[in-house]
Order: sequence, then C-alpha cells, then structure tokens
Amino acid sequence: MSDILQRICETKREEVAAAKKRVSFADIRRDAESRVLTRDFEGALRAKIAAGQAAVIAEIKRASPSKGVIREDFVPADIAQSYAEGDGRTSAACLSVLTDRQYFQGQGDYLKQARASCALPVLRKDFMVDPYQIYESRALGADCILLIAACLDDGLMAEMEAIALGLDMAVLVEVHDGPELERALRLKTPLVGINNRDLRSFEVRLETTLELRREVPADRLLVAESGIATHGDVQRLREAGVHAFLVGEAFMRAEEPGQALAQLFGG
Ligand SMILES: O=P(O)(O)OC[C@@H](O)[C@@H](O)c1c[nH]c2ccccc12
Repeated sequence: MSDILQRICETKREEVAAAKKRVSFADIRRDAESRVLTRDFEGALRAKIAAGQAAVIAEIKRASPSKGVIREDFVPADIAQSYAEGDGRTSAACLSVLTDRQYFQGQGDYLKQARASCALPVLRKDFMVDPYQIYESRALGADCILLIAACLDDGLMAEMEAIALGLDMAVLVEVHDGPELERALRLKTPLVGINNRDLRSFEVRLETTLELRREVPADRLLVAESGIATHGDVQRLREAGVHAFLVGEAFMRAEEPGQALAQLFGG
C-alpha cells in the first residue's frame, strides 16, 4: 500500500473508533436498517449507456490531498442541482460526494444536502476500512459505496460488500493495477472503477484504464476514474469502449459544474 493511502486508512480507523463511541455499532446498524428505498445507482448508469450517452458520475469535492482547495464557492446542494440539470440534454447519471474530512475537507452532511436537492443516486466517496462505515453510509442516505481494493484484504472486502448489498446499496470497487483487478473480479458487484491516479505519486495516466480494460469481462460495468478533463480524454476512452466516467476536478473548477459536464460530454 502507498504511504499516503496507508496514512489515510490509519486516520480513518481512528475516526471510526471515535464514531463508535458516539453512536454504537448496534445503534448505527438499527438506523441503517430502518431506512427506506435507495435510488438505483447501477440502473442510472445503464440507462444513460443504453441511450447512447456517456454515463457520468459527477463528483462534489472541495479539496484533495494533491491539490489543496479546488473550489472556494462550495454549496453541495447547488452543485448537485447543477449536475442534475446539465444543459437540459446532457446531465449526470449519478453523484459522488466526498465525505472524508481530513484529506478532502468533506463531511457526511454534504452527502445529505446534495441528495436532498436532486433525484440522482449518490455514491459516498470515502475510505472504507470497517463494516461500521457501511451502516453509517446507509444511515447518511448513500445509494452506493466505494471499496478501494488497495485498502482492504479479500476477507474484509467481501464482508463489506455483503453488508452493502444486504442494505440495498450498490458497490463500486476501485482498482489501479492488474492484481487488484483480479481481486475485485471475485466480488459480486458488476461496478468496477479503474483509478487513473497513482496514489503513490499522484500521477494520472489514462493508459491505466486503456490497458486494464482488456481484462474486465463484458458483464462488468467499467468506470474510468480521475484525470478526465478534455474532449480528447473522453474521445480516447469512448473509442476504447468505455462509457462510464467519474469526474471531479474538471467540473469543480468551473463556475457552473453542470455546464462544464454538458460541454465535456455533450454533442
Ligand atoms: O478529480 P478527478 O481527477 O476528476 O477525480 C475524481 C475521482 O476519480 C477522485 O476524486 C477519486 C478516485 N478515487 C478516489 C478515492 C478516494 C478519494 C477520491 C478519489
């Protein structure tokens, strides 16, 4: 595991230990299990693809460890609405909301605010290291969770997936290389994200997706993640048969994030 990822996961384990003292495991589980319907995350992606459009998971993030603050004017509800509307023709399929405080200046409330202001399914973007967080995600209203293969061993990854699926949430499993992909393909979830960003160097290479995609079976839904910013990037990926994208920074730097989405993926 890379140094930064190791540091993030250690911080996360401390945070979870503290959270468990505020709200017990039994209580968070009861809260999660009392929630009503989730929104269909996978279905929203597939519907866009079936219509011949790009399936865009549009991210809401204020800051990142490599870039610092990305967006000053940060109102999650407004950004969510902007993504949901696009330019009227081209809009997001789903949202991704950063909830990590320490490294991304996120919080759980941002997810609640974003989800309440539109009808899109929402991914909770955070570092999952403990089953407690899966229940917590459902209690926050998440429709999908992220499992980063590099943070988890096989046993814990499968256990957390089972809890998420049991709570009617979708699971996006994230990989960055061949061995991680092989492990991810042993899970049940069809949603496989390939992160173009190397968490050791923060270097972004679209080739990561272009190379690894050949090893993703046709029954999985591949999501290209990170560093997608230009028409050329989108074109290269679409020509290679990639139809789902997770984009953050390129939209966060635009005054109107939804317009930036429509410009990057529309037409
Ligand atoms: O802002 P970008 O380069 O468009 O990337 C978005 C998303 O892929 C990135 O935020 C991300 C991918 N995997 C993560 C895991 C944790 C936190 C953040 C991420």
